Amino acid sequence: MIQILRKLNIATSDIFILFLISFVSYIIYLTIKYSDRAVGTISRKDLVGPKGIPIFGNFFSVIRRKTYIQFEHELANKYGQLFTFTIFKLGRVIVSNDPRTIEHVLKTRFDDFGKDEVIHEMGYEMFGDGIFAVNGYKWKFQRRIISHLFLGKNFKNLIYTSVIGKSKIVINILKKYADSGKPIDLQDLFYKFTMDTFGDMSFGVDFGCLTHPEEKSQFVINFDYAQDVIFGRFTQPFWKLVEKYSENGRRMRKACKYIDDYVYNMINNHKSELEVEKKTVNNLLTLLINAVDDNGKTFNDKELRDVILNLILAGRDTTAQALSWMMYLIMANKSVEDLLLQEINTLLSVETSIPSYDDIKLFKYATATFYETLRLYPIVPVNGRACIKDTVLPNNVPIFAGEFVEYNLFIMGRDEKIWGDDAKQFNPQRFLDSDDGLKPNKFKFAAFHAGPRTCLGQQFATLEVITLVVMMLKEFKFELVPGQKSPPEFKDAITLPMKDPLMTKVSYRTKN
Ligand code: HEM
Repeated sequence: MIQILRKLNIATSDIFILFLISFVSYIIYLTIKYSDRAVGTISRKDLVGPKGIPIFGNFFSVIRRKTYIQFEHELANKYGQLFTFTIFKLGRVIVSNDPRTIEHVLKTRFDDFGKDEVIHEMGYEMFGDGIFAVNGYKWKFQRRIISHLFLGKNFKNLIYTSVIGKSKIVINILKKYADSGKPIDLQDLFYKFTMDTFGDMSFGVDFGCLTHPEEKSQFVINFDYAQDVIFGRFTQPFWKLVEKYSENGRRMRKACKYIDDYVYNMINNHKSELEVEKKTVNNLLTLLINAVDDNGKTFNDKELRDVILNLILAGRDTTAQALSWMMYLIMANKSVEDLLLQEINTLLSVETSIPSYDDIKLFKYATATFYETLRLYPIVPVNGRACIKDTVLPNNVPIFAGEFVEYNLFIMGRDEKIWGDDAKQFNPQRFLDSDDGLKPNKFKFAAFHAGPRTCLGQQFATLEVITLVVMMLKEFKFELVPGQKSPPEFKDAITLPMKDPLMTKVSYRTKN
């Protein structure tokens, strides 16, 4: 282009001016065309929502937020169940906090929606093409194999054994705190518990989070760091450029390299052990290495790495946070604690403090308490899908390819239209009294997702939570240390961590 202009005898300064004029004209054109919304989005005068600024839409309101949940809560108070806004580079978000939308998007028109490519790219170095990020064949293959891991014999042998082993360590730690009278941060304890349980059942590795808390595992440090950086990318449209030169970017590359080396090493060691020692199946990695799909395909090393990291992402923080909110709610609701104790004392004898595998499903009130916790504190509070093919939602709202349909379970859990007049109250009994009981309608109670991509770890998480909470309550009393915010504040993140430690005083229920 420049050479053509030169041939036409146009001077460099003129070329520069020409470019500048074209650039400015283009920006003016974009400013007029996208006067109230993010560039690239289509106008939706049929929907309500906050007016955006030219080109950037509502990007600056999103980055100025305290938390994303609060940002959407304010919009829901103003506009109701359905509203829209646009974000520079991410596009148009249509929020529809309606169980019918969830059913439409996650089940009825499953093929018309998918995981967002922009989000896939943001998490790629860490989570690659793992189950959380991909659609189509890649997703189906992983889902088929991973679902076998959580079934029948595997489930009982692998998961129950690890959960009991690590729960016993937690009980011993709590004894020390009960003896010393020092308060403990339960949230921190639960992160350590779920990480160690996962390491044990998945790779036969002891991350030592519970046993050596003073030497934090480098794997855990790097994993947490990378997760934080990826979350930051949602509000940094130029993250690729920024990270290329920033200290954060350098640290991120180091963290990803550490994680890659660690996981590939583990895979290689495991494979050689399997060959040399002809080891039998003893953990999730063995199952993954040996897994074959219907066409005889197995996972290659890169796929194994991606699956492992996605499973850690899926299984660690989610369950630790659910445990934290559940224990907070039990401490704040004495009547619920009493009913839990009644159930524990009915199902476990005085001498038994560990529920057997078969006992766990008998803990109906405890399971209802877990679900009620997730209704008010859904661990994946905001979720949605990118529309691939134009469709119309059940509330007659058209959705166009490229738009992102979102739902906010935190807001929905408090919505009286969905949960009745007592929506804001913590009342586990609601699950037992309703016709669906402990199999609630998945589109109304979508904490574990719904449709073909429903959470594969629901039984695992339920087992982990019920086992530990039952063991803890059987032996100890828990009390919130005064002076903390109640309810606790949550951090702005993809999941729902508490912002501050959950400081708790532990004492023996019965003195020996
Ligand atoms: C309280 C605990 C948990 C909650 C609230 C939860 C919630 C969810 C949600 C909302 C999704 C859908 C994410 C999306 O694709 O948009 C999901 C997917 C998934 N979860 Fe869980 N989860 C929990 C624990 C676990 C555990 C312990 C595991 C096992 C390691 C697990 C494994 C998975 C997997 C593999 C998927 C992907 C399913 C697919 O895309 O087909 N989850 N979970």
